[in-house]
Amino acid sequence: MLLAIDCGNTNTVFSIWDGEKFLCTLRTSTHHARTADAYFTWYSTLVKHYEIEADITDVIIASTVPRVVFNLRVFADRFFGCRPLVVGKPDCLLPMDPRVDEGTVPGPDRLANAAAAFDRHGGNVVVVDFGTATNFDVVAADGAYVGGIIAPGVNLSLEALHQGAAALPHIDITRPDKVIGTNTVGCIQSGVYWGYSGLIEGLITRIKTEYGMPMKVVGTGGLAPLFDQADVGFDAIEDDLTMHGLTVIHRYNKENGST
Ligand SMILES: Nc1ncnc2c1ncn2[C@@H]1O[C@H](COP(=O)(O)OP(=O)(O)OP(=O)(O)O)[C@@H](O)[C@H]1O
Ligand SMILES: CC(C)(CO)[C@@H](O)C(=O)NCCC(=O)O
Ligand SMILES: [K+]
Repeated sequence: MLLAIDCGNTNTVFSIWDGEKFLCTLRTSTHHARTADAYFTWYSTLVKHYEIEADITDVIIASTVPRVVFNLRVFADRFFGCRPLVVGKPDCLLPMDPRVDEGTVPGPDRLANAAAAFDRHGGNVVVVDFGTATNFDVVAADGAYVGGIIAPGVNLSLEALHQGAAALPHIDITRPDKVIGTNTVGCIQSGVYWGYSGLIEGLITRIKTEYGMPMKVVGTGGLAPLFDQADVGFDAIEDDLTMHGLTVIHRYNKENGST
C-alpha cells in the first residue's frame, strides 16, 4: 500500500492508497519542526481509531515546504522501512516533464495536479487549486505542466486585511447574498468573495484566450465548492486531485523502474 503525503504551506495531508481507492485521509497543520516520531504518533493513533488495516510498503511526498522533507524521509525509513519518492527530486520521474523557463522549480503540488488532470481528462486542462495560494496550473495536450498563475489565497487575503487595517476584524469566508455590504463584516465578505469570484472568472477567460484551444477547468482544494456557487467557470470539482496525482506519479515510477 502507498502512503501519499501532500504537504502544503498550511496543512499536511496523508492518504492511504490500496491500489484502487483511498482508505483514509488524515490532516494536520504543517510544522517544519515536527519530528518523525511525532508524525508516527499522530498517524498511528488515527489509523487505529478508524480501524484501518494499513500495510504501507511505499511512500510518496509532495512538499511545498522544503524543510519538512527531511523529517518525512526519516518517518518513511524508520516506520515503513522504505525510501520515499519525493516529487521534484531528480530520482522521481514524471509522466511528462514540465515546460517552463529555465531555472524555474514548479511547486510539486502543481506537478501532481498536472499528472492527475492528464490522467483524468487527457490534457488541455487548467486546474484551479485553492490552498494557501490560489494557483492555476495549465496542463498541455501531452500532459506537461506549462505554467499558470499564482494568486494570494483566500484565507491569506482575509488575514492580510485583518492584519493591515486596525478596525477590520478577522472573519471567515462565506458567500454573501448581496454585493453591497451594509455592515463591516458584510463589506469584507463581499470584497473577498465577489472580488475573488471576479478574479477567478477573469483569469480563466484570459488563460483560455491566450491558450487558444478549448480547455477543461477543474477546481480543487477546500474552497472550490464555495466558489463554484458563483459560477466562476468550473467544469468539474475534484477534491482529491493532488492526491490522485501522487498515485499516478508513484505508479509511473514503479512501471519505469526507478523504485
Ligand atoms: N467554508 C469554508 N471556510 C473557510 N475555510 C474552509 C471552508 N471550506 C474549506 N475550508 C478550508 O479549506 C482547507 C482545505 O483546503 P486545502 O487543503 O485545499 O488547502 P490548505 O490546507 O488551506 O492549504 P495548503 O494546501 O496550501 O496547505 C481546510 O483547512 C479548511 O479550513
Ligand atoms: C504556489 C504554491 C505555494 C502553491 O501551493 C506552490 O506550488 C509553490 O510553492 N510553488 C513554487 C513556485 C512555482 O510553482 O512556480
Ligand atoms: K493543497
